[in-house]
Amino acid sequence: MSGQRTFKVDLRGMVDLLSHHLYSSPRVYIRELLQNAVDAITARRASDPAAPARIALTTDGETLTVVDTGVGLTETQVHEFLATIGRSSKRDEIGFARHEFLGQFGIGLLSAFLVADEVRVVTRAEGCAAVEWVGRSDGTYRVGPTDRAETGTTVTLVARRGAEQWFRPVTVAELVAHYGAILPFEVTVDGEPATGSVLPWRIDGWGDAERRAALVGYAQETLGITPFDVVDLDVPEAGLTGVAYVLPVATNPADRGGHRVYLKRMLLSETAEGLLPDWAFFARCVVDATELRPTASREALYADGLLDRVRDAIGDRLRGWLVGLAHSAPARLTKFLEIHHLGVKALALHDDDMLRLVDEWWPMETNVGRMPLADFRARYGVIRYTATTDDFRQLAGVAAGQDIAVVNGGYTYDSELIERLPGLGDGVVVERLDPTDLATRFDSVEPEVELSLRPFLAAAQTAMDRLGCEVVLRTFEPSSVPVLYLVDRSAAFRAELRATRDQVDELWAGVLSAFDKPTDERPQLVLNHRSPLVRRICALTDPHLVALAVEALYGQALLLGYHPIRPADAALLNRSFIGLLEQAVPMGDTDR
Ligand SMILES: Nc1ncnc2c1ncn2[C@@H]1O[C@H](COP(=O)(O)OP(=O)(O)OP(=O)(O)O)[C@@H](O)[C@H]1O
Repeated sequence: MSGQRTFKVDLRGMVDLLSHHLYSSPRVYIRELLQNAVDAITARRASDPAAPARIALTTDGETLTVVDTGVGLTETQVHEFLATIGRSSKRDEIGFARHEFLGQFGIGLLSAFLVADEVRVVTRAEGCAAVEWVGRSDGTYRVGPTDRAETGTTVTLVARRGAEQWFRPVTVAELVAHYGAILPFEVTVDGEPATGSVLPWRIDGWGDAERRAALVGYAQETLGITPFDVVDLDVPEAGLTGVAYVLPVATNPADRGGHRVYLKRMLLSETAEGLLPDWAFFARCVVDATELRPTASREALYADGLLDRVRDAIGDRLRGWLVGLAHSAPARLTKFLEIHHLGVKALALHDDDMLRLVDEWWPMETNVGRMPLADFRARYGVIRYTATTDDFRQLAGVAAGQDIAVVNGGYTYDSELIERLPGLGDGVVVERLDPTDLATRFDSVEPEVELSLRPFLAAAQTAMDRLGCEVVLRTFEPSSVPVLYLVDRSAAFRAELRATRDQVDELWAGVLSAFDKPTDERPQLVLNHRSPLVRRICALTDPHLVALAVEALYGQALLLGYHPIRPADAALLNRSFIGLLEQAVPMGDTDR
């Protein structure tokens, strides 16, 4: 048995599909009804520009009627469009959505079945008889003659049990205002006007200050923010106009706040994605577009080539805004970076443009003052940097004394960004500095001086042995720094390892020991023989005094280098401090 057959559609199945999988909430039924009324008026006005353009919704909490002054439908059209799922009068002969209409899929009316079991449509096309169509959610419908004086359509729904909340007058008024506040036709809910709002960037004849105040006011109302700046948007290809608001507070670049998007003046979404490139996380847009397409649920933008081009165009606009700030208001750009630097830096890890922005504009901490890396390079050539803030603190003063400029790469993302700079291909050279690298820039003391100080050094080493630290004597600038405590990374790692091993059980202790290769890379206490204080200390002969002085220097070096103070260090600091006090304060009569 062969032959042409027609698909049957199980309407219940379709309604279930729509309600649970396409639309996020039954509330969209209002949007779909409103949209059909708007389209019908648009169609009528195309041939009769003077035709009335009114949409009136009324509700008593159980029944909702939507009356429009649109084109209406003939009986043949009722069968073709209302009673055929997926058939729409809003496509051209080839099946493309006609761009003057909001609808295009021929499924919107089905959303009425999310809240009602029966949809009644009374409609009359110009010069034709009125027709009544009653469709039911079980998939049946009937058509018959009826009365209607004017051209237009009336849609009536009675709330299904359990769906009454969507028919409450306040809810209906809210939903109509939400979706339709800026529609170009008069819409009323129970006699009250629901439209009439304007998009502030569309108003002509305002002075700059007045316009900006209106745009800022609009951001406060709709997004709840007072923007850092407002950037006008205009993408003719997509019939898109609007504004991008630069956020006044830091945001997480991964957190897509989304944009407020209108399509042909009907609200699509307050959280639409895809309108901006990832790097432009610092802006939220409000736009209206005539050519961008919605997805079938009409809750998101359809990802097509046009959306890609819009994204590029808005990206270019925001890039231009950033570049413009750099040239005309660098202080504003710095302020912008103060707010959004973490996000900008996070993106700069992957985006060369953002990296250049950071390079040129973000003032980094250095031991010669805060400055952008580009300036630093221009002055000092190589970018020497430390990987951590602790390293930087240890090094900053001493490096400056030796005319080495160092950048603190310890803040979030900074050292990764510095390491990425040579990849930009501008001949940038970077070099990571370790505190121990400095030791190679220290000079040894004269051999005869070293020889004469052997007893002192031996006494000093004895005092430091129990702290696992090696004492060395060098000369370096600046002479105002008497002592440095230098830990290289592997030594620091092993110290941590040992501390952990002492706290865990035997099995883990064994595992950890495998990493602890014995080498003599103990931290160093470097005494600066160029410091007058150290020279005087070197002249001490009493081993007790030597120990006290060296311990005090050790404590000071720990504090200056922001090293962690272990309990043993704290005890030693205490002891040396009291010991030195005792030396400093002469014994009084009471002690005798
Ligand atoms: N108020 C109305 N006045 C005149 N015609 C209407 C009205 N409501 C619906 N129609 C007709 O019924 C058809 C189907 O409507 P439906 O809302 O299901 O789909 P659509 O609006 O064409 O597309 P979409 O699924 O994108 O909303 C429309 O194409 C239109 O021809």
